[in-house]
Amino acid sequence: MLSVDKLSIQSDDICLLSPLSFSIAKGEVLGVVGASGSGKSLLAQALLGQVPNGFNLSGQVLHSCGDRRVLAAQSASVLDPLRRISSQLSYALSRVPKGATRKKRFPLAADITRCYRHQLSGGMAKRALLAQACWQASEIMIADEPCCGLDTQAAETIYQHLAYLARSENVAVMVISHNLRQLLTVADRILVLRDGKLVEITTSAHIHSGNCDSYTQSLWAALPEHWGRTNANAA
Ligand SMILES: Nc1ncnc2c1ncn2[C@@H]1O[C@H](COP(=O)(O)OP(=O)(O)OP(=O)(O)O)[C@@H](O)[C@H]1O
Repeated sequence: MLSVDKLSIQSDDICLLSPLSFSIAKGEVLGVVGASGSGKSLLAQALLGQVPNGFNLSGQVLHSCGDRRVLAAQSASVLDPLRRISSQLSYALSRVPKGATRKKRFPLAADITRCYRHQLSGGMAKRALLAQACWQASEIMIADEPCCGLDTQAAETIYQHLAYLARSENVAVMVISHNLRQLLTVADRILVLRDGKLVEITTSAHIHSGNCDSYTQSLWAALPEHWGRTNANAA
């Protein structure tokens, strides 16, 4: 569905993303993990053809779905401050053939839809952005930190939505997150970035068995639920 060949991004003489190649199949969820500033959002922008002006992009992003690539944005700043969420989402929905079914499948609470952007909490904005993207996604969906700032239950629902899009609707899904544990609940494979470089593309089984790059292991060990164990081991 989507194939990336030796994609790299430079700004002036700084290499922000070193050449990397991978693909995402229909029905697959690819997780992307890496520390802050490792290039995850730039990668998403490149896949959507939205790299900021002034950046040099080389390599190829191949896909066959025109503008049917959808981004669940990281920031609520993409929402129109002058229109209620319901009005913005109705417009998004009107452009989707299976709109009514999608809306039922990925419902959004009325306490969110009746708000303007400035009235939303961070978590409410995230849910609005994700719902909009789920309603629209037909072939490729990219979710940039969809669960950042959400409580565990809301995050779980969002990951269930993403899994449904892939498994039942055959959408190719890429999910970016800092949280490796959450990614492992849904991703078929995990792409690990470090300082703009591809570390590896691995799987949940390899990470759980420790059969992965030492950097990936360090991301796993850094999860809050492992903090106690690390300290206990050190003691
Ligand atoms: N518009 C921009 N202009 C200049 N540099 C940028 C721009 N956007 C990103 N960068 C740089 O590119 C690098 C990667 O940024 P990117 O936003 O992709 O990181 P990230 O992994 O998504 O981080 P985070 O997890 O904090 O969102 C960083 O060094 C960042 O400073």
